[in-house]
Amino acid sequence: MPYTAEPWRIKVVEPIRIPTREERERAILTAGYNVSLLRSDEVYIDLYTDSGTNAMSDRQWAGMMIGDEAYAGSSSFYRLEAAVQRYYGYPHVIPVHQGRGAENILSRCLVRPGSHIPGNMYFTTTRAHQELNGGSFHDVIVSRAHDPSSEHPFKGDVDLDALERLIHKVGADTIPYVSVAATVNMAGGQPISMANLTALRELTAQHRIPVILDAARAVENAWFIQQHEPDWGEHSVAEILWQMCALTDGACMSAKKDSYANIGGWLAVRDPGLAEQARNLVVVYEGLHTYGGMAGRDMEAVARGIEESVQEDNIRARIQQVAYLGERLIQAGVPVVRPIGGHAVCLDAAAIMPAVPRDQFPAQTLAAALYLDSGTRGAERGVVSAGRDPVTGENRHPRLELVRLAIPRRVYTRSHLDVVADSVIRTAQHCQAVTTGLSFTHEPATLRFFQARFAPV
Ligand SMILES: CC1=C(O)/C(=C\N=C(/Cc2ccccc2)C(=O)O)C(COP(=O)(O)O)=CN1
Repeated sequence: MPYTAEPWRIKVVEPIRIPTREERERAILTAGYNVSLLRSDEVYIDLYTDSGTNAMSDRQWAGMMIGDEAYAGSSSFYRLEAAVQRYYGYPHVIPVHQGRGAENILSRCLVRPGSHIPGNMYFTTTRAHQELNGGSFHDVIVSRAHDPSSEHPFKGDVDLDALERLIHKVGADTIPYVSVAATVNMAGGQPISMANLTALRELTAQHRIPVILDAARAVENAWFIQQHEPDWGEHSVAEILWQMCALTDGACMSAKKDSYANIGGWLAVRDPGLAEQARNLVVVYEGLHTYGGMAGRDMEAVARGIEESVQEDNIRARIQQVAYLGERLIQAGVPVVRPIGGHAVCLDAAAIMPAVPRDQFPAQTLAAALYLDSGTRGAERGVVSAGRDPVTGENRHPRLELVRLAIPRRVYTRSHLDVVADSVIRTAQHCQAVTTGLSFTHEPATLRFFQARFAPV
Protein backbone atom coordinates (compact mmCIF):
# COMPACT_ATOMS: atom_id res chain seq x y z
CA MET A 1 0.00 0.00 0.00
CA PRO A 2 1.55 3.39 -0.96
CA TYR A 3 2.48 5.52 2.07
CA THR A 4 1.23 9.05 1.46
CA ALA A 5 1.90 12.00 3.79
CA GLU A 6 -0.49 12.24 6.71
CA PRO A 7 -3.46 14.65 6.29
CA TRP A 8 -2.57 16.58 9.41
CA ARG A 9 0.33 18.50 11.00
CA ILE A 10 1.38 18.09 14.62
CA LYS A 11 0.29 20.84 17.00
CA VAL A 12 0.95 19.27 20.40
CA VAL A 13 3.52 16.61 21.31
CA GLU A 14 3.87 14.31 24.33
CA PRO A 15 7.53 13.50 25.17
CA ILE A 16 8.40 9.78 25.41
CA ARG A 17 11.68 8.08 26.39
CA ILE A 18 13.31 4.72 25.85
CA PRO A 19 13.71 2.87 29.21
CA THR A 20 17.17 1.32 29.53
CA ARG A 21 17.61 -2.46 29.22
CA GLU A 22 18.15 -2.64 32.99
CA GLU A 23 14.93 -0.66 33.59
CA ARG A 24 13.03 -2.97 31.22
CA GLU A 25 14.33 -6.11 32.96
CA ARG A 26 13.31 -4.75 36.34
CA ALA A 27 9.91 -3.61 35.04
CA ILE A 28 8.90 -6.91 33.41
CA LEU A 29 9.91 -8.81 36.55
CA THR A 30 7.83 -6.47 38.73
CA ALA A 31 4.93 -6.89 36.28
CA GLY A 32 5.03 -10.67 36.63
CA TYR A 33 5.90 -11.01 32.90
CA ASN A 34 2.48 -9.54 32.09
CA VAL A 35 2.82 -6.47 29.87
CA SER A 36 -0.70 -5.49 30.98
CA LEU A 37 0.81 -4.67 34.39
CA LEU A 38 3.61 -2.41 33.10
CA ARG A 39 3.36 1.27 33.98
CA SER A 40 2.92 3.53 30.97
CA ASP A 41 6.17 5.36 31.78
CA GLU A 42 8.02 2.03 31.54
CA VAL A 43 6.92 1.63 27.90
CA TYR A 44 8.56 3.27 24.86
CA ILE A 45 6.18 2.46 21.99
CA ASP A 46 2.79 1.41 23.32
CA LEU A 47 0.91 -0.86 20.91
CA TYR A 48 -1.10 -2.51 23.67
CA THR A 49 -4.34 -1.20 22.24
CA ASP A 50 -5.88 1.24 19.77
CA SER A 51 -8.75 1.68 22.26
CA GLY A 52 -8.84 5.11 23.88
CA THR A 53 -5.20 5.77 22.98
CA ASN A 54 -5.80 7.77 19.81
CA ALA A 55 -4.87 11.42 19.24
CA MET A 56 -7.86 13.72 19.15
CA SER A 57 -7.99 16.60 16.69
CA ASP A 58 -7.95 20.28 17.60
CA ARG A 59 -11.66 20.36 16.82
CA GLN A 60 -12.35 17.55 19.25
CA TRP A 61 -10.35 19.34 21.95
CA ALA A 62 -12.17 22.57 21.13
CA GLY A 63 -15.45 20.72 21.46
CA MET A 64 -14.49 19.72 24.98
CA MET A 65 -14.46 23.41 25.94
CA ILE A 66 -18.12 23.78 25.01
CA GLY A 67 -19.34 20.50 26.48
CA ASP A 68 -22.76 20.99 28.08
CA GLU A 69 -22.46 19.47 31.57
CA ALA A 70 -26.18 19.75 32.33
CA TYR A 71 -27.32 16.67 34.24
CA ALA A 72 -30.49 16.27 32.16
CA GLY A 73 -30.97 17.16 28.50
CA SER A 74 -27.34 18.03 27.70
CA SER A 75 -27.00 19.75 24.31
CA SER A 76 -23.86 17.67 23.83
CA PHE A 77 -25.95 14.52 23.99
CA TYR A 78 -28.21 15.79 21.21
CA ARG A 79 -25.17 16.57 19.07
CA LEU A 80 -23.89 13.03 19.71
CA GLU A 81 -27.31 11.59 18.93
CA ALA A 82 -27.46 13.54 15.66
CA ALA A 83 -24.00 12.31 14.63
CA VAL A 84 -24.91 8.67 15.27
CA GLN A 85 -28.21 9.06 13.42
CA ARG A 86 -26.51 10.75 10.49
CA TYR A 87 -23.58 8.37 10.00
CA TYR A 88 -24.79 5.05 11.45
CA GLY A 89 -28.50 5.52 10.74
CA TYR A 90 -30.01 4.19 13.96
CA PRO A 91 -32.90 6.23 15.40
CA HIS A 92 -32.56 5.49 19.13
CA VAL A 93 -29.19 6.36 20.70
CA ILE A 94 -28.33 5.47 24.30
CA PRO A 95 -25.01 6.89 25.60
CA VAL A 96 -22.71 4.73 27.71
CA HIS A 97 -19.26 5.22 29.21
CA GLN A 98 -17.57 2.81 26.75
CA GLY A 99 -18.26 -0.34 24.77
CA ARG A 100 -18.64 -2.58 27.81
CA GLY A 101 -21.42 -0.30 29.04
CA ALA A 102 -23.37 -1.06 25.87
CA GLU A 103 -22.61 -4.78 26.12
CA ASN A 104 -23.82 -4.87 29.72
CA ILE A 105 -27.12 -3.13 28.93
CA LEU A 106 -27.77 -5.02 25.70
CA SER A 107 -27.08 -8.40 27.34
CA ARG A 108 -29.30 -7.55 30.31
CA CYS A 109 -32.09 -6.61 27.90
CA LEU A 110 -31.84 -9.57 25.51
CA VAL A 111 -29.90 -12.48 27.04
CA ARG A 112 -31.54 -14.99 29.40
CA PRO A 113 -30.25 -18.25 30.98
CA GLY A 114 -30.21 -20.79 28.16
CA SER A 115 -29.82 -18.18 25.42
CA HIS A 116 -27.52 -18.99 22.51
CA ILE A 117 -25.68 -16.12 20.85
CA PRO A 118 -23.95 -16.86 17.53
CA GLY A 119 -21.21 -14.52 16.38
CA ASN A 120 -18.20 -14.12 14.08
CA MET A 121 -15.52 -15.07 16.63
CA TYR A 122 -15.64 -14.14 20.30
CA PHE A 123 -14.44 -10.97 21.89
CA THR A 124 -13.53 -11.18 25.57
CA THR A 125 -15.85 -8.54 27.05
CA THR A 126 -18.73 -9.23 24.64
CA ARG A 127 -18.75 -12.92 25.54
CA ALA A 128 -18.28 -12.17 29.24
CA HIS A 129 -21.50 -10.12 29.34
CA GLN A 130 -23.40 -12.75 27.35
CA GLU A 131 -22.23 -15.46 29.79
CA LEU A 132 -22.88 -13.30 32.86
CA ASN A 133 -26.55 -13.22 31.78
CA GLY A 134 -26.68 -16.98 31.28
CA GLY A 135 -26.04 -17.08 27.54
CA SER A 136 -23.69 -19.25 25.55
CA PHE A 137 -21.61 -17.86 22.70
CA HIS A 138 -21.27 -19.91 19.53
CA ASP A 139 -18.51 -19.07 17.04
CA VAL A 140 -19.93 -19.16 13.51
CA ILE A 141 -17.10 -17.39 11.71
CA VAL A 142 -15.80 -18.89 8.46
CA SER A 143 -13.07 -21.44 9.14
CA ARG A 144 -10.45 -19.45 7.15
CA ALA A 145 -10.56 -16.85 9.94
CA HIS A 146 -8.63 -19.30 12.10
CA ASP A 147 -5.90 -19.73 9.46
CA PRO A 148 -3.25 -17.00 9.88
CA SER A 149 -1.85 -17.66 6.40
CA SER A 150 -5.15 -17.45 4.48
CA GLU A 151 -5.07 -14.32 2.29
CA HIS A 152 -8.87 -14.11 1.86
CA PRO A 153 -9.86 -10.40 2.08
CA PHE A 154 -12.99 -11.04 4.19
CA LYS A 155 -12.07 -13.50 6.94
CA GLY A 156 -14.64 -11.87 9.19
CA ASP A 157 -17.52 -13.41 7.23
CA VAL A 158 -20.15 -15.52 8.98
CA ASP A 159 -20.41 -19.20 7.99
CA LEU A 160 -24.10 -19.09 7.08
CA ASP A 161 -24.42 -22.88 6.93
CA ALA A 162 -23.01 -23.19 10.46
CA LEU A 163 -25.42 -20.50 11.63
CA GLU A 164 -28.39 -22.22 9.99
CA ARG A 165 -27.38 -25.54 11.61
CA LEU A 166 -27.24 -23.84 15.00
CA ILE A 167 -30.66 -22.23 14.50
CA HIS A 168 -32.20 -25.61 13.68
CA LYS A 169 -30.35 -27.28 16.57
CA VAL A 170 -31.25 -24.89 19.39
CA GLY A 171 -34.34 -23.20 17.94
CA ALA A 172 -34.62 -19.57 16.79
CA ASP A 173 -36.54 -18.66 19.94
CA THR A 174 -33.43 -19.33 22.06
CA ILE A 175 -31.31 -16.93 19.99
CA PRO A 176 -31.86 -13.34 21.19
CA TYR A 177 -29.60 -11.89 18.48
CA VAL A 178 -26.67 -12.62 16.23
CA SER A 179 -23.55 -10.72 17.34
CA VAL A 180 -21.61 -9.45 14.30
CA ALA A 181 -18.25 -7.76 14.78
CA ALA A 182 -16.91 -5.40 12.11
CA THR A 183 -13.99 -5.83 12.06
CA VAL A 184 -13.18 -9.03 13.96
CA ASN A 185 -10.66 -8.09 16.60
CA MET A 186 -9.56 -11.55 17.70
CA ALA A 187 -9.02 -12.70 14.11
CA GLY A 188 -6.57 -9.83 13.63
CA GLY A 189 -8.91 -7.00 12.62
CA GLN A 190 -10.44 -8.89 9.70
CA PRO A 191 -13.49 -7.41 7.92
CA ILE A 192 -16.87 -8.87 7.06
CA SER A 193 -18.06 -8.34 3.46
CA MET A 194 -21.23 -6.51 2.50
CA ALA A 195 -22.38 -9.56 0.55
CA ASN A 196 -22.07 -11.77 3.62
CA LEU A 197 -23.79 -9.20 5.84
CA THR A 198 -26.62 -8.98 3.30
CA ALA A 199 -27.00 -12.76 3.18
CA LEU A 200 -26.87 -12.89 6.97
CA ARG A 201 -29.69 -10.34 7.15
CA GLU A 202 -31.80 -12.44 4.76
CA LEU A 203 -31.21 -15.62 6.77
CA THR A 204 -31.92 -14.07 10.17
CA ALA A 205 -35.00 -12.26 8.84
CA GLN A 206 -36.53 -15.64 7.93
CA HIS A 207 -36.26 -16.62 11.60
CA ARG A 208 -37.02 -13.12 12.98
CA ILE A 209 -33.65 -13.03 14.77
CA PRO A 210 -32.15 -9.55 15.26
CA VAL A 211 -28.61 -8.73 14.17
CA ILE A 212 -26.57 -6.51 16.48
CA LEU A 213 -23.37 -5.01 15.12
CA ASP A 214 -20.24 -4.47 17.17
CA ALA A 215 -19.31 -1.22 15.43
CA ALA A 216 -16.07 -0.43 17.26
CA ARG A 217 -14.05 -0.48 14.01
CA ALA A 218 -16.87 -0.44 11.43
CA VAL A 219 -15.30 2.47 9.55
CA GLU A 220 -12.17 0.37 8.99
CA ASN A 221 -14.45 -2.44 7.82
CA ALA A 222 -16.14 -0.04 5.39
CA TRP A 223 -12.70 0.89 3.99
CA PHE A 224 -11.92 -2.78 3.24
CA ILE A 225 -15.29 -3.20 1.50
CA GLN A 226 -14.55 -0.11 -0.62
CA GLN A 227 -11.07 -1.35 -1.50
CA HIS A 228 -11.68 -5.07 -2.01
CA GLU A 229 -15.35 -5.86 -2.59
CA PRO A 230 -16.68 -5.66 -6.16
CA ASP A 231 -19.39 -3.00 -6.78
CA TRP A 232 -18.36 -0.85 -3.79
CA GLY A 233 -15.23 0.83 -5.14
CA GLU A 234 -17.08 3.96 -6.23
CA HIS A 235 -18.92 4.42 -2.92
CA SER A 236 -17.62 6.59 -0.08
CA VAL A 237 -16.66 5.03 3.24
CA ALA A 238 -19.54 6.98 4.80
CA GLU A 239 -22.05 5.48 2.34
CA ILE A 240 -20.72 1.97 2.95
CA LEU A 241 -20.85 2.41 6.72
CA TRP A 242 -24.45 3.55 6.46
CA GLN A 243 -25.37 0.51 4.34
CA MET A 244 -23.64 -1.92 6.72
CA CYS A 245 -25.68 -0.54 9.61
CA ALA A 246 -28.89 -0.57 7.54
CA LEU A 247 -28.56 -4.37 7.45
CA THR A 248 -28.64 -4.59 11.25
CA ASP A 249 -31.11 -3.91 14.08
CA GLY A 250 -28.72 -2.08 16.34
CA ALA A 251 -25.12 -1.63 17.40
CA CYS A 252 -22.85 -1.56 20.41
CA MET A 253 -20.14 1.06 19.98
CA SER A 254 -16.92 1.76 21.77
CA ALA A 255 -16.09 5.31 20.66
CA LYS A 256 -12.51 4.69 21.79
CA LYS A 257 -11.53 3.22 18.42
CA ASP A 258 -12.83 4.57 15.09
CA SER A 259 -14.11 7.79 16.70
CA TYR A 260 -10.70 8.80 18.15
CA ALA A 261 -12.20 9.47 21.61
CA ASN A 262 -10.37 8.67 24.83
CA ILE A 263 -13.60 7.48 26.47
CA GLY A 264 -17.20 7.01 25.47
CA GLY A 265 -19.61 4.77 23.66
CA TRP A 266 -23.21 4.21 22.72
CA LEU A 267 -25.86 1.59 22.16
CA ALA A 268 -28.20 2.29 19.24
CA VAL A 269 -31.28 0.34 18.20
CA ARG A 270 -34.22 0.56 15.81
CA ASP A 271 -36.85 -0.96 18.11
CA PRO A 272 -38.47 1.67 20.37
CA GLY A 273 -39.40 -0.89 23.02
CA LEU A 274 -35.82 -2.13 23.29
CA ALA A 275 -34.64 1.49 23.40
CA GLU A 276 -36.97 2.18 26.33
CA GLN A 277 -35.73 -0.94 28.15
CA ALA A 278 -32.11 0.10 27.57
CA ARG A 279 -32.72 3.68 28.74
CA ASN A 280 -34.17 2.36 32.00
CA LEU A 281 -30.99 0.34 32.59
CA VAL A 282 -28.75 3.29 31.72
CA VAL A 283 -30.17 5.09 34.76
CA VAL A 284 -29.12 2.11 36.91
CA TYR A 285 -25.65 1.45 35.47
CA GLU A 286 -24.40 4.50 33.52
CA GLY A 287 -26.16 7.64 34.76
CA LEU A 288 -28.94 9.41 32.92
CA HIS A 289 -30.03 8.56 29.37
CA THR A 290 -28.67 11.94 28.17
CA TYR A 291 -25.11 11.41 29.38
CA GLY A 292 -24.60 7.69 30.03
CA GLY A 293 -21.46 7.86 32.08
CA MET A 294 -19.82 10.49 29.85
CA ALA A 295 -19.20 14.13 30.67
CA GLY A 296 -20.76 16.56 28.21
CA ARG A 297 -17.28 17.32 26.89
CA ASP A 298 -16.70 13.65 26.11
CA MET A 299 -19.93 13.52 24.11
CA GLU A 300 -18.75 16.52 22.11
CA ALA A 301 -15.43 14.79 21.40
CA VAL A 302 -17.24 11.64 20.27
CA ALA A 303 -19.68 13.52 18.04
CA ARG A 304 -16.82 15.35 16.29
CA GLY A 305 -14.75 12.15 16.15
CA ILE A 306 -17.54 10.35 14.31
CA GLU A 307 -17.53 13.04 11.61
CA GLU A 308 -13.72 12.89 11.29
CA SER A 309 -13.59 9.09 11.24
CA VAL A 310 -15.45 8.75 7.92
CA GLN A 311 -13.28 11.31 6.06
CA GLU A 312 -11.50 9.37 3.29
CA ASP A 313 -8.05 10.86 3.94
CA ASN A 314 -8.24 10.08 7.67
CA ILE A 315 -9.21 6.43 7.27
CA ARG A 316 -6.66 5.96 4.46
CA ALA A 317 -3.88 7.38 6.67
CA ARG A 318 -4.97 5.07 9.46
CA ILE A 319 -4.99 1.91 7.39
CA GLN A 320 -1.71 2.69 5.63
CA GLN A 321 0.22 2.85 8.91
CA VAL A 322 -0.92 -0.63 9.91
CA ALA A 323 -0.24 -1.91 6.39
CA TYR A 324 3.27 -0.39 6.45
CA LEU A 325 4.26 -2.25 9.61
CA GLY A 326 2.65 -5.46 8.36
CA GLU A 327 4.39 -5.32 4.99
CA ARG A 328 7.80 -4.72 6.60
CA LEU A 329 7.34 -7.85 8.74
CA ILE A 330 6.04 -9.94 5.83
CA GLN A 331 9.07 -8.93 3.73
CA ALA A 332 11.33 -10.05 6.61
CA GLY A 333 9.57 -13.42 6.78
CA VAL A 334 8.04 -12.90 10.23
CA PRO A 335 4.87 -15.05 10.62
CA VAL A 336 1.91 -12.64 10.91
CA VAL A 337 -1.83 -12.95 10.39
CA ARG A 338 -2.65 -12.16 6.77
CA PRO A 339 -4.14 -10.13 5.25
CA ILE A 340 -2.99 -7.31 7.54
CA GLY A 341 -6.01 -6.14 9.52
CA GLY A 342 -7.44 -2.69 10.04
CA HIS A 343 -6.13 -1.80 13.47
CA ALA A 344 -3.27 -4.15 14.22
CA VAL A 345 -0.51 -6.41 12.98
CA CYS A 346 -0.84 -9.76 14.74
CA LEU A 347 2.29 -11.85 15.27
CA ASP A 348 1.73 -15.60 14.96
CA ALA A 349 3.36 -16.54 18.28
CA ALA A 350 2.76 -20.25 17.73
CA ALA A 351 4.82 -20.11 14.51
CA ILE A 352 7.47 -17.81 16.00
CA MET A 353 7.93 -20.04 19.09
CA PRO A 354 7.03 -23.49 17.73
CA ALA A 355 8.76 -25.35 20.57
CA VAL A 356 6.80 -23.63 23.39
CA PRO A 357 3.70 -25.65 24.44
CA ARG A 358 0.36 -23.77 24.33
CA ASP A 359 -0.05 -24.21 28.09
CA GLN A 360 3.21 -22.32 28.59
CA PHE A 361 1.64 -19.37 26.76
CA PRO A 362 3.78 -18.61 23.67
CA ALA A 363 2.04 -15.28 23.01
CA GLN A 364 2.48 -14.09 26.59
CA THR A 365 6.14 -15.15 26.39
CA LEU A 366 6.66 -13.36 23.06
CA ALA A 367 5.02 -10.15 24.31
CA ALA A 368 7.42 -10.09 27.26
CA ALA A 369 10.41 -10.79 25.00
CA LEU A 370 9.44 -7.97 22.62
CA TYR A 371 9.15 -5.53 25.52
CA LEU A 372 12.56 -6.57 26.83
CA ASP A 373 14.10 -6.07 23.38
CA SER A 374 12.87 -2.53 22.68
CA GLY A 375 10.33 -1.27 25.22
CA THR A 376 7.55 -2.00 22.71
CA ARG A 377 4.32 -3.23 24.30
CA GLY A 378 1.97 -5.49 22.41
CA ALA A 379 -0.94 -7.52 23.80
CA GLU A 380 -1.42 -11.25 24.25
CA ARG A 381 -4.32 -12.59 22.21
CA GLY A 382 -4.10 -16.34 22.76
CA VAL A 383 -4.67 -18.93 25.48
CA VAL A 384 -4.38 -16.42 28.33
CA SER A 385 -7.00 -14.11 26.77
CA ALA A 386 -9.26 -17.06 25.98
CA GLY A 387 -9.51 -18.05 29.65
CA ARG A 388 -10.81 -21.34 30.97
CA ASP A 389 -13.80 -23.37 29.82
CA PRO A 390 -16.49 -22.69 32.48
CA VAL A 391 -17.50 -26.37 32.45
CA THR A 392 -14.21 -28.27 32.30
CA GLY A 393 -12.00 -25.63 33.90
CA GLU A 394 -9.33 -26.37 31.28
CA ASN A 395 -7.54 -23.62 29.37
CA ARG A 396 -9.43 -22.82 26.18
CA HIS A 397 -7.09 -23.28 23.21
CA PRO A 398 -8.14 -20.89 20.45
CA ARG A 399 -6.52 -21.82 17.14
CA LEU A 400 -4.89 -18.37 17.00
CA GLU A 401 -2.03 -17.69 19.46
CA LEU A 402 -1.20 -14.08 18.69
CA VAL A 403 0.64 -11.03 19.93
CA ARG A 404 -1.34 -8.06 18.72
CA LEU A 405 0.47 -4.85 17.81
CA ALA A 406 -2.43 -2.38 17.76
CA ILE A 407 -1.57 1.00 16.22
CA PRO A 408 -3.16 4.02 17.92
CA ARG A 409 -4.61 6.51 15.40
CA ARG A 410 -2.63 9.70 14.62
CA VAL A 411 -0.06 8.99 17.41
CA TYR A 412 3.12 7.41 16.04
CA THR A 413 5.20 8.21 12.96
CA ARG A 414 6.69 5.87 10.37
CA SER A 415 9.99 6.12 12.27
CA HIS A 416 8.39 4.56 15.33
CA LEU A 417 6.97 1.78 13.16
CA ASP A 418 10.47 1.10 11.82
CA VAL A 419 11.77 0.78 15.40
CA VAL A 420 8.98 -1.72 16.09
CA ALA A 421 9.61 -3.68 12.87
CA ASP A 422 13.34 -3.96 13.56
CA SER A 423 12.64 -5.12 17.13
CA VAL A 424 10.06 -7.71 16.06
CA ILE A 425 12.40 -9.09 13.40
CA ARG A 426 15.25 -9.38 15.97
CA THR A 427 13.01 -10.94 18.62
CA ALA A 428 11.39 -13.42 16.22
CA GLN A 429 14.81 -14.68 15.12
CA HIS A 430 15.86 -15.17 18.76
CA CYS A 431 12.60 -16.89 19.74
CA GLN A 432 12.82 -19.65 17.16
CA ALA A 433 15.23 -21.41 19.56
CA VAL A 434 13.16 -20.83 22.72
CA THR A 435 11.70 -24.07 24.10
CA THR A 436 9.99 -23.03 27.35
CA GLY A 437 7.49 -20.31 28.19
CA LEU A 438 5.71 -19.08 31.30
CA SER A 439 3.52 -20.48 34.06
CA PHE A 440 0.98 -18.73 36.28
CA THR A 441 2.05 -17.45 39.67
CA HIS A 442 -1.32 -15.68 40.05
CA GLU A 443 -4.45 -16.43 37.99
CA PRO A 444 -7.58 -14.23 38.49
CA ALA A 445 -10.98 -15.92 38.12
CA THR A 446 -12.31 -13.66 35.34
CA LEU A 447 -10.68 -11.79 32.46
CA ARG A 448 -7.33 -13.10 33.73
CA PHE A 449 -5.58 -11.40 30.81
CA PHE A 450 -5.34 -8.08 32.68
CA GLN A 451 -4.17 -9.12 36.15
CA ALA A 452 -2.45 -12.51 35.82
CA ARG A 453 1.18 -12.90 36.86
CA PHE A 454 3.70 -15.37 35.49
CA ALA A 455 7.21 -16.72 35.97
CA PRO A 456 9.53 -18.40 33.44
CA VAL A 457 9.11 -22.18 33.38
C1 LIG B 1 -14.50 -5.35 19.11
C2 LIG B 1 -14.61 -4.79 20.49
C3 LIG B 1 -13.47 -4.34 21.19
O1 LIG B 1 -12.27 -4.39 20.58
C4 LIG B 1 -13.61 -3.83 22.51
C5 LIG B 1 -12.49 -3.41 23.29
N1 LIG B 1 -11.31 -3.59 22.78
C6 LIG B 1 -10.14 -3.41 23.36
C7 LIG B 1 -9.95 -3.08 24.83
C8 LIG B 1 -9.76 -4.40 25.55
C9 LIG B 1 -10.85 -4.95 26.17
C10 LIG B 1 -10.72 -6.18 26.83
C11 LIG B 1 -9.50 -6.85 26.83
C12 LIG B 1 -8.41 -6.27 26.19
C13 LIG B 1 -8.55 -5.04 25.52
C14 LIG B 1 -8.96 -3.68 22.53
O2 LIG B 1 -7.84 -3.41 22.99
O3 LIG B 1 -9.14 -4.17 21.39
C15 LIG B 1 -14.92 -3.78 23.05
C16 LIG B 1 -15.17 -3.21 24.44
O4 LIG B 1 -15.08 -1.82 24.33
P1 LIG B 1 -14.54 -0.96 25.57
O5 LIG B 1 -13.10 -1.29 25.75
O6 LIG B 1 -14.77 0.48 25.14
O7 LIG B 1 -15.35 -1.35 26.78
C17 LIG B 1 -16.00 -4.22 22.32
N2 LIG B 1 -15.84 -4.73 21.07
